Amino acid sequence: MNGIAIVVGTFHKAETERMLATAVASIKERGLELRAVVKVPGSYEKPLAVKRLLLRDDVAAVVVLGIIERGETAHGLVMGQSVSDALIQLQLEFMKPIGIGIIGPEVHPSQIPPRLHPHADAAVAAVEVMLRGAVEE
Ligand SMILES: Nc1c(NC[C@H](O)[C@H](O)[C@H](O)CO)[nH]c(=O)[nH]c1=O
Ligand SMILES: CC(=O)[C@@H](O)COP(=O)(O)O
Repeated sequence: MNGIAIVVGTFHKAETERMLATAVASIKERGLELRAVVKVPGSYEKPLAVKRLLLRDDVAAVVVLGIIERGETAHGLVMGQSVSDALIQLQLEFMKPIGIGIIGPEVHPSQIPPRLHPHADAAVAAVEVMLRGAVEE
């Protein structure tokens, strides 16, 4: 089974749409099947959206995309840590891979453009490897 779902934040919409385009293309190039694209307001909404998808029998893995900017407070750091922790726990709970393509936290605007394509593609590449079982070579 190789059905992939994508969860993408619409915070930084223009940039995350570019990440989404990269991930969709990468899924197709790898011969995986795109089952769903779910758009959420921001990173704090991603764990619940991911869990809903992991409950589906036709979804083998989820790719999560987004950006956590550098603010004036530690808000972004808390968000990055808590969302990452929740996503890791969901992988272990469901035994299904989650490719985490979240840029940041603490990312400066100038650091975003060069990371859009690599982070989105790496998240898809990771779930492809993990779906194969990450076997030793
Ligand atoms: N500031 C960022 C957010 N903020 C939005 C929150 O994730 C959330 O939608 C809000 O608190 C309502 O629950 N989201 C990001 O993904 N990136 C940010 O930099
Ligand atoms: C994620 C952030 O850092 C940002 O949106 C919040 O900004 P601030 O820390 O200035 O409240």
